Formats: sequence, structure tokens, C-alpha cells
Amino acid sequence: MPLGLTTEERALQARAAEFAATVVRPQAAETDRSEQYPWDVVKALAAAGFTGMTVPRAYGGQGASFLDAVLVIEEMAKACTVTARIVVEANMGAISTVMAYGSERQKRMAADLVLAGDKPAICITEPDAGSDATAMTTRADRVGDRFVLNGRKHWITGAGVSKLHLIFARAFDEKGRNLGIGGFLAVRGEAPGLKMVRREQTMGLRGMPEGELAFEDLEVADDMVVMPPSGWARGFGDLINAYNSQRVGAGTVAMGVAAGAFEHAVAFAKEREQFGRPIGEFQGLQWMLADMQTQLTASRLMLYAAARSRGPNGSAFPDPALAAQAKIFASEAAVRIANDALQLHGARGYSRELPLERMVRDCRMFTIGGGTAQVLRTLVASKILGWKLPQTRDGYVRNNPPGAAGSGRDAAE
Ligand SMILES: CC(C)(COP(=O)(O)OP(=O)(O)OC[C@H]1O[C@@H](n2cnc3c(N)ncnc32)[C@H](O)[C@@H]1OP(=O)(O)O)[C@@H](O)C(=O)NCCC(=O)NCCSC(=O)CCS(=O)O
Ligand SMILES: Cc1cc2nc3c(=O)[nH]c(=O)nc-3n(C[C@H](O)[C@H](O)[C@H](O)COP(=O)(O)OP(=O)(O)OC[C@H]3O[C@@H](n4cnc5c(N)ncnc54)[C@H](O)[C@@H]3O)c2cc1C
Repeated sequence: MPLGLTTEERALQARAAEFAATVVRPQAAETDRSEQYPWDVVKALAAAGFTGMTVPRAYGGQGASFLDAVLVIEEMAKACTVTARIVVEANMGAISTVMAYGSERQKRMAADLVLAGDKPAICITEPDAGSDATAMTTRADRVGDRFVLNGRKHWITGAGVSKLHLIFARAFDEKGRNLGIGGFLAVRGEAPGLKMVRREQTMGLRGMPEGELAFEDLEVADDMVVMPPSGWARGFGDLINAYNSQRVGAGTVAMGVAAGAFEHAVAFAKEREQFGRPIGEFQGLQWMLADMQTQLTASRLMLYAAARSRGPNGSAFPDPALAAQAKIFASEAAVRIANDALQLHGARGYSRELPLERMVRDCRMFTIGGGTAQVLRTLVASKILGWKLPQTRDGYVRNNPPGAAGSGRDAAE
């Protein structure tokens, strides 16, 4: 289905599909079984130009759009979820943040890493600051010409394999004054204070390490601080704005896994016979397939629209509300689609000999990681109403005293 893609975009999609079929699909089950990061695939991805695609040409990339990345991610996800997430993080998230806000030196360093196959890690979540990310307690204290970071992050994708780390931390000046939240870069192997504490035991995506990181007097020199363009006080706002690109990528992985499961379901519906007929002749399954494809088409269109969009004030990143809606819809639809595809296979779907059970496990994370479907609904509601919707018990009243001039409510009136 073309869905408004150009000839070049369709050619890229076809190239990614060919790569996925020949390089990625053959190792997907083994990556899941062994729980090992697929370094051989990473090497091939980099050689084929699928890492660092979105890096501008001036830094050695292809200057590809987020939509280009989306097209590639879907094809990889149909075959292997781990590979698709590598393509997300090697083109969106931290790398796109550095490319938008970083210094020349930072851009060159980050570009060289992803072009060589690194999948940067983005470090936001803490044990006591998940959805409530701005409650983070990882601190960066100014000491001379550097910051010294202390704290912990958990559920960090790529912990122990990623080189480049973009760490969100609350910064304090030499007098201990709170500056706001900023982004700090560290490269594993060159930063003694960056330590992996443990690996999480995950339901799916088992070849992608999720881990807890500790920062113990991690020194970050000034030239490794990503200065938010609006300044420290709105640092979190700028950084999470850049993160909208990764939300589109994560939604695309979910959609791609579901699309892969759907392809298996269609083939099986034609091939498996019961009652002397292909099971695809039963209307109960025909309607199941129709619902699956309807949800896939809607997910794709929402993700394409979000990838093509730009946020307010000339933002280099997707519109926050479109990115959130696309991720909510695609991630929730993927759980239903993958589950239905497994159901359609009967007992065979439940077997580890087919990829369906893996796909069900793999796609479950996307309503959680990257901002939960609940938290993203609050973001969407906030945009609809034109109100700030702080979630702390006293926050709403403090920020929006009824009738006060300049409050969120008044702003919308
Ligand atoms: C944003 C939240 C952390 C809520 O926190 P707060 O209530 O403390 O903050 P807000 O006042 O809502 O927001 C602060 C500031 O940021 C702006 N903002 C918020 N979200 C966006 C956005 N998506 N795009 C652009 N700007 C945004 C907001 O307007 C405020 O700006 P002003 O100060 O008013 O100017 C919470 O809603 C949230 O997002 N929690 C989820 C945290 C999350 O997504 N974590 C992801 C971790 S990485 C990961 O999971 C990787 C997995 S993957 O699959 O790749
Ligand atoms: C596979 C995976 C990979 C991840 N990768 C990364 C990564 O690379 N980097 C990183 O920084 N983080 C990562 N995360 C962490 C992820 O961003 C968080 O799990 C997520 O933001 C939710 O935080 P939490 O798990 O602490 O849940 P909590 O915030 O504790 O939420 C628990 C439940 O309460 C709900 N809830 C919380 N607040 C509200 C509210 N205000 N309104 C309605 N419902 C609410 C949530 O939706 C959820 O259902 C990853 C997570 C997973 C599962």
C-alpha cells in the first residue's frame, strides 16, 4: 500500500525489506534465545548505512528524514524487534538531540559513533522517577570546569553495550543553586564513573540489554554538556521535545512487529486447513484479519504524519501531540494485533518454533517505555484543553489557582 510515499521513499523501504529478509530475519530467533546483543547485525546495519541515516551530510550521514527512518524501522521490526530498536536509537532519541543542540565537537563525536554502529543510550528514568521524570534526583554539581554526576538510572536500553550516553540530570552551580535539568554526554570506556550495576530480566526484546546504571563521581567536562537552547531553566522541556523523535520511532517498532505478525497470520490463514477448508475461509478469521489490517493502516498513517510534522516555533522535532497520539495508538494496537495473529495460529502460535510468541512478548513494552500510554494521554489532553495538567497532588492547584490571571485555565479562555 503506497500511503503517499514518494518513489525514493518506496525504494528505501524496499532496500530495508531486502536487508531485513536476508540479514536480520535469519538471526532473530537466536538473538532472543541467546539474549545476546546482535553485534554481527549491527556491523551489517552500519555498512548498509542504516545507522546514522538522519545525521546531516556535513557530519558524514545522509541527512535522511525521520520518515525515512520510520520506513526502515518498520521493515526491521517485521523481522527482529531488537534490530529495529537499534535503528531507532541510531537515528532518533539521543543522536537527534545532539545533532540539534550539540556543539560542533559533540556533533562530530556522536556522528562518528553512530555511523560506526553505536546505538546511543538515553538515560532519563530512575527508580523513583519514572513517569514523574522531572522528579529525578541524579545531580550534576559544578566543580571548576566540569560537572560531577552522582545518581542512578534504571531500565536503560543498551546498558553495557551502548557507547554514547545522554544523561538527564539536575544541575547545580558551585553555590549549590538548582539550575534546572540538562543533558550530559559520557562515552562508555572513557568515563570511569559510569557503571553498569545490573541487567533487568525482561519479558521480551531479550537480545537488547536493559540495565541499571550508577554514576559515581562521573566527571563530565564542559564540552560534553548539551546546552538546552532555551537555557538551563527550561532544559528538561528542550530535551523532552527532542525525545518526541524517539516516541515516533518506538511507536513504529510496535507497528512493525504487529505488521510482521500480521504477514504470518495471512499466510497461515491461506495454508492451514480445518473442516476440509483453508481456515481463511471462515468469516470469524476474515474479520479478525480485516480488523488487524485496519489498525495497522491507521497506525502507519499516524506515525507517518507524526514523523513528517514539526513541533511549534520551528522545532526540529515531531509535534509532541502527534507523536504521543501515534505512539499511544500504535503501541496499543500492536498488542492486540500480535495477540490475534498468535490466536489465529492455534497451538502453533504458542510454540517457540514460530516467531509469534516472541512477537507478543516483544511488542508488549511499547505502551510502557518512552512514556506510558496513560501519561501520553495526559499530554494529549493538555494540548486539547490548552491547560497545564501537573500531576502532583498540590501541583494543579498551585499552577492553576482558579481564576488567577496567567493560569493554565485563563490561558485557554
Ligand atoms: C513531562 C512529564 C515528565 C511530566 O512532568 P512535569 O509535570 O514535571 O512537567 P511538564 O510541566 O508537563 O513539562 C515540563 C516542560 O516540558 C514540556 N514538555 C513536556 N513534554 C513535552 C513533549 N513531549 N514535547 C515537548 N515539550 C514537552 C512542557 O511543555 C513543559 O514546558 P514549559 O516549562 O511549560 O515551557 C511526563 O509527562 C512525561 O513525559 N513522562 C514520561 C517520561 C518519559 O517519556 N520517559 C522516557 C524515558 S526513555 C525510554 O523510555 C526509552 C524507551 S524507548 O522505547 O525508546
Ligand atoms: C523495555 C523498556 C525499555 C526502556 N528504556 C528506557 C531507556 O532507554 N531510558 C530510560 O530513561 N527509560 C527507559 N525505560 C523506562 C520507561 O521510560 C519507564 O518505564 C516509563 O516512563 C514509566 O515509568 P515507570 O516504569 O517507573 O512506571 P510508573 O511511572 O511507576 O507508572 C506505573 C503505572 O502508573 C501509571 N501512571 C503513573 N503516573 C500516572 C499519571 N499521572 N496518570 C495516569 N497514570 C499514571 C503508569 O501509566 C503505569 O501504568 C524503559 C522501559 C522499558 C519497559
